[in-house]
Formats: sequence, C-alpha cells, structure tokens
Amino acid sequence: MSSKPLVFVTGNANKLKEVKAILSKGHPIEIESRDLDLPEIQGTPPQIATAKAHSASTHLSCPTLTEDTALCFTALHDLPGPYIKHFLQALGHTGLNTLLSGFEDKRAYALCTFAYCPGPGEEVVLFEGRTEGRIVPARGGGTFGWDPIFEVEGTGKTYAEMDIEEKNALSHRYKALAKVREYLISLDEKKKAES
Ligand SMILES: O=P(O)(O)OP(=O)(O)OP(=O)(O)OC[C@H]1O[C@@H](n2cnc3c(O)ncnc32)[C@H](O)[C@@H]1O
Ligand SMILES: [Mg+2]
Repeated sequence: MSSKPLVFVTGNANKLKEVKAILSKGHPIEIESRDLDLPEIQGTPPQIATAKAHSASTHLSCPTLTEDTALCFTALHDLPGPYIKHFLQALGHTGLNTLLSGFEDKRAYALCTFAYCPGPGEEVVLFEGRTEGRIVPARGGGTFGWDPIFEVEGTGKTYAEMDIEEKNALSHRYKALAKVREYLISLDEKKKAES
C-alpha cells in the first residue's frame, strides 16, 4: 500500500457504512474516510467518477477512493442514471415510479463506479459493479436512498427488504468493491516486490 493512507471521500454516511462492512471481510484493506462535499460534473458515470477522484486527490494531496452511484431505467434509456440523487430529492419514491407509469418495462440497474486516484494530477483507475432489478412501489423499511423501490432480479426483494449482509453480498457496491480490493492487493504486492 502507498506510504500515505488511502482515503475514501464521501458525504454519504450510508455508503461509508456499507463500504466499511464489505471491506472488513476477507483480506484486510485499510482505508480512512473524509466527509467532503466534492463538486460533481455532468457527463457519463466514468467521466463524473474520474473528475470527482481528481478533485478529491487535489484537495487532500493523498491517494483517494471516491464512489458514484447511478440508477438507470431501461425504458428511459438509462436516465436518471448519475442524476438519481436530484431526481430522488425532487420526486421521492412515488414520483420515481410515476416516471415509468407510461411504460410496461420497469427494468433498471444499479451501477456503482469507484475511482482510485494515486495522487494529485495522476491517472484515475475505475471499477464498476452492476446489479439488475426493477422499479417497484416502495417496500421495506430501509432509510438508504432508493433502496425501497429497487427490487433485485431473481430475489423478489427490494434492497430495503434485505438485511445488510444480504444486500452486501449482491449489491452494485459489493461487486465494484471486489474489483477495488483485487487491484489494491496487487498494487501492494507490486510495491513489496519493488522494495
Ligand atoms: O458524497 P458522495 O459519495 O457523492 O455521496 P452522494 O450521496 O452524493 O452519492 P451520489 O452522488 O453517488 O448519488 C447517488 C444517489 O443514490 C443514493 N444511493 C447510493 N447508493 C445507494 C444504495 O446502495 N441504495 C440506495 N440509494 C443509494 C444516494 O443516497 C444518492 O441519493
Ligand atoms: Mg454525490
């Protein structure tokens, strides 16, 4: 691992909780966290994630990990996508369902993009995880974002109806973090071999 600690930068406490829980299992990965409200550009999920990671590393002058989550509706050609936060704030769970009321196709997927930036101005590496599902009227008692309206394919349950272990074993975030973990382990091994 780099001599400077890796800092996960997010303003979202629920994301941080899930990331910590997922990384606590298996090969230990040490990260610190910082609650910073970073600017988010408009663009595709990879463009948004890359810009956010650069901004985080420039702010903190250290290796950073940032994460962007998109919720993509098939009938709407993947919108709201990376703008889901604003759609959720403006429309709520009911309004997000209403967006699809004119369509039979309720399919959606959750996309997580982690971005690793080794330091200010350095090249960013992206890791994606995707979980398929569909948009349903809210079910389950969760308090995290759109969890109650996203029913995961093949489970019959929304994220909000799952306990945290169950969500963290199949979520978009879990799948992306598995790739992050693999990358950080290989980086660590490379550094050890070089020293
Ligand atoms: O500081 P950052 O990490 O950007 O935190 P954020 O809350 O702004 O997060 P995003 O920009 O990635 O926006 C994603 C939106 O989707 C929500 N969200 C992210 N992951 C989720 C999950 O696993 N389940 C439900 N809602 C989620 C989150 O609360 C936001 O409203
Ligand atoms: Mg954000």
